[in-house]
Amino acid sequence: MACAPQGCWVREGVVPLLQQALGLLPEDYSLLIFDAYRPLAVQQALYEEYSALVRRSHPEYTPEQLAAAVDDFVALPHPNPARPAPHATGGALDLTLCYRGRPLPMGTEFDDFTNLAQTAYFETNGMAGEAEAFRNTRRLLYNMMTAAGFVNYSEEWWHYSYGDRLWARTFGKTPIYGLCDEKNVE
Ligand SMILES: C[C@@H](N)C(=O)N[C@H](C)C(=O)O
Ligand SMILES: [Zn+2]
Repeated sequence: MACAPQGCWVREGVVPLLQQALGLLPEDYSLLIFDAYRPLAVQQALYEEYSALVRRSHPEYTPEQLAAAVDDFVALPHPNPARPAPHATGGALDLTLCYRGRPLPMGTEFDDFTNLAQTAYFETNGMAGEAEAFRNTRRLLYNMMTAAGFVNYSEEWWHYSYGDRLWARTFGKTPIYGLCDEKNVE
């Protein structure tokens, strides 16, 4: 995407937590980060792109139904700076687990916007063969990320955050991070 920053950027406070999470991984495992800080223009472009897709497959949706369906998988680039989209805070990350440098199968691709992407999907759907492996790999990612202090967005196995509104709601705290000032991204 043209307006996306090069590389993955996070808040300084997220780095030690990521290091802690890495330290919890068994030997030969590592993390692959797909996406982190997103400027509002990038969040807006993603939101519009996914809205158009949902509108094409569900032309019958009312504006409210459309917004609810889109919001499950792509956060609204909220105009109110007190309600920033998670990635616009610099506290959210989309990531997966690798074994010997190769991404492990997780049961869906990154950004597969279906119910199979729910973190707990394979806890109750299919307990044999591949499904069990997906469940275990998602559990490993979940356990090491939450042990390090991140929270997971339950609709997406790959999305974790620290210091944003979901994190604050989960722990009954005030958010640490608001909207990132794009001038400070370096
Ligand atoms: C677009 C997807 N990777 C993602 O990050 N979704 C969450 C809900 C978001 O946009 O914050
Ligand atoms: Zn995300």
